[in-house]
Amino acid sequence: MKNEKLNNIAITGGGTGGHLKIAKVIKDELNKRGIKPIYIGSTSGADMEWFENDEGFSAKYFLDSSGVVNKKGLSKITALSNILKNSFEAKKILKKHNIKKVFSVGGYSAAPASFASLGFCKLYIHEQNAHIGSLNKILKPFSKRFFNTFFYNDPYPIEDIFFKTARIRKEIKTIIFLGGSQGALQINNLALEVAKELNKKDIKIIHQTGKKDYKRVKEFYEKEKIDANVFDFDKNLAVKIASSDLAISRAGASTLFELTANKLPAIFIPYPYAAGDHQYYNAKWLADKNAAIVKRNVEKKEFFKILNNINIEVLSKNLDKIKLQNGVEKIVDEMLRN
Ligand SMILES: CC(=O)N[C@H]1[C@@H](OP(=O)(O)OP(=O)(O)OC[C@H]2O[C@@H](n3ccc(=O)[nH]c3=O)[C@H](O)[C@@H]2O)O[C@H](CO)[C@@H](O)[C@@H]1O
Repeated sequence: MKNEKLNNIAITGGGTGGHLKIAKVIKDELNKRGIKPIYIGSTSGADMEWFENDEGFSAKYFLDSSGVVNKKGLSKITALSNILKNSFEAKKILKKHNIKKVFSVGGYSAAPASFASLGFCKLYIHEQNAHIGSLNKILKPFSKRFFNTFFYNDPYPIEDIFFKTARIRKEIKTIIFLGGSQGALQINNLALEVAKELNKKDIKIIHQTGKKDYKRVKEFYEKEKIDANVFDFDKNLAVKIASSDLAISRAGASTLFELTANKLPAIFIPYPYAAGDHQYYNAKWLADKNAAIVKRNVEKKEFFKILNNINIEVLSKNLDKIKLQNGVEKIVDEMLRN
């Protein structure tokens, strides 16, 4: 790496795949430019799983931060004092590495380093969703730049592979079921309800189950002798997305923009308990452009009704009209410039 010494950027935040994916693509882009940022995340959630062994960061710190939003009374006070303690810790880390810029991808694991950046260095925030999270709401006025695609038409950081393998879909030969980084019981159940009939129609099934439900789903397909490509989580999901013609998916922002970049039409079934119902509003943004279908709940009968009437070519072409290219480069350019 050319500028190994240029380590004065910290990326912070995580918890779930949606946040971590942003941290990953921003880090990859910085690495391409010879910059090795540091990472400050949490011991909870999936931060360690994603980054503990990632050599693209010059140093990695996992603090014992936890969420505050759904807590009440004493546990809220404990959580707040924990943020305070971790913010002091994060401040020491920022000082040690002479950090000039903190890039936050949100989530509770971003809180300590984001607070520590205030009055110390510049803070950049990427809010993924069509509803501003509580931490981001507090920090937005203090940030140098607040990126959001839904409200400000900012670029969304998406890996190149989704663009490179994009194609207009015309015929449904393969359906992919996607539950977001953790899997979704509702989507798993729908897949199992419709699998036999899809099989009869010669439609191939790709199914991401999430860790918790993998065994049950896998056993179902085996018992029913349905040849489905079942997995809990796959780091090379892009290949599977590219080979599909329709997605049945949760509406987490990273998944939604990856499908858009790939021009893969989707029926979105948003996670109903997401803060501010943001998954619904994420999906509605596409549905309003006639580029996706969004449903609160879908049962077998309605599923096949949609399948019989859906025009995936129109949806795919409308996805093609949404210009998302070079989002990562644009965000990193802006962060490095200002
Ligand atoms: C339940 C919940 O609160 N979910 C939130 C979480 O979703 P979640 O963590 O599910 O995030 P997204 O759907 O945005 O992204 C999931 C990411 O994981 C990747 N992936 C997924 C499965 C797999 O097998 N392999 C793989 O690599 C996808 O390509 C994608 O990049 O963060 C998102 C971004 O803030 C929010 O919009 C979601 O509302």
